[in-house]
Amino acid sequence: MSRALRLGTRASKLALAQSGDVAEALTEATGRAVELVHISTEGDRDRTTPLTQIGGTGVFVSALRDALLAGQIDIAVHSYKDLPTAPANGLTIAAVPVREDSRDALIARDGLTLDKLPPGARIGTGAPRRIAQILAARPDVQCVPIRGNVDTRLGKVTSGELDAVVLAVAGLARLGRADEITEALDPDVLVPAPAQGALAVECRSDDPDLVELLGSLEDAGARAEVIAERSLLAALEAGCSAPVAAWATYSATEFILRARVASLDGTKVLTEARTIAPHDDLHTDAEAVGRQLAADLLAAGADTLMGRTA
Ligand SMILES: NCc1[nH]cc(CCC(=O)O)c1CC(=O)O
Repeated sequence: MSRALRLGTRASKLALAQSGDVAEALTEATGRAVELVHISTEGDRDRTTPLTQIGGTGVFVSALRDALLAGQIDIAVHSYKDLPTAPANGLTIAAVPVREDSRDALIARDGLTLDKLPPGARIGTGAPRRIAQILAARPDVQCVPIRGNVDTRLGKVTSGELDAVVLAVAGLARLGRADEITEALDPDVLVPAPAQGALAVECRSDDPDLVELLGSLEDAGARAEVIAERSLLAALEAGCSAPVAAWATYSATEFILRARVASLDGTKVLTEARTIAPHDDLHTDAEAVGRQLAADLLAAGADTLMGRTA
């Protein structure tokens, strides 16, 4: 009998839910026992400072990666959209499991939708990508910065402090709270964040047996979508500081990548798309189409849309 694999996780409800899902799927696929090990991160300890001021989403990631490299844990499960685009030395993303819904969700009072919210409505979100696109669709509403876990955020709608909040459908679904969504936002209106809804299952690169074992959770289509979206993000990070949205869809006949760059106030919006025919070298093609679409956006003036993360 081999020992249990140690899967490191943040202690937040969402992290526990997705780590638990992966642990269960892994045991089902391989017969190996998996134990969850709680790791605390800077983003969990400091719950009041806006994320954009404490190093962005990377704060949730580095503690798990340090624990992997130190050999304290064998596996880490990340929300893929929280990973920096630069690869981590010594670590491998051994699997991208089947992707959850990648859309953003509106959770509004009285069952309201984005179109039906009254002028001046207060919508909780601090993400520049969401702010820019909400203001592009509804220049007459107000976006209010918000932090805290999903319960805290939803609670601000229930209490009447806010008219609505925006959260990823995926997170709510993983928490079993998708029934509180009043509108799953059309991805043409609110183009999702690169890799939203996808998980990254990571381990040390010098553990080839584990890399192979984790490969049993891989979904090739989800991997291709994430490669394309993040290749675009990486190419744009060099050229522009505006909010970036990207959404790829893989099917047997068509691979489409759409992307949007907008000014934070939503007055300037650039949207581009490319379609390719999927074939054997899908992951290489996905990489390339991401870079090409980034070049399209830059040629259309993406670098002049300056974002500010106030
Ligand atoms: N920004 C934080 C974050 N990172 C991952 C998710 C859940 C959605 C996902 O797994 O992509 C969330 C919450 C949200 O955006 O609503």
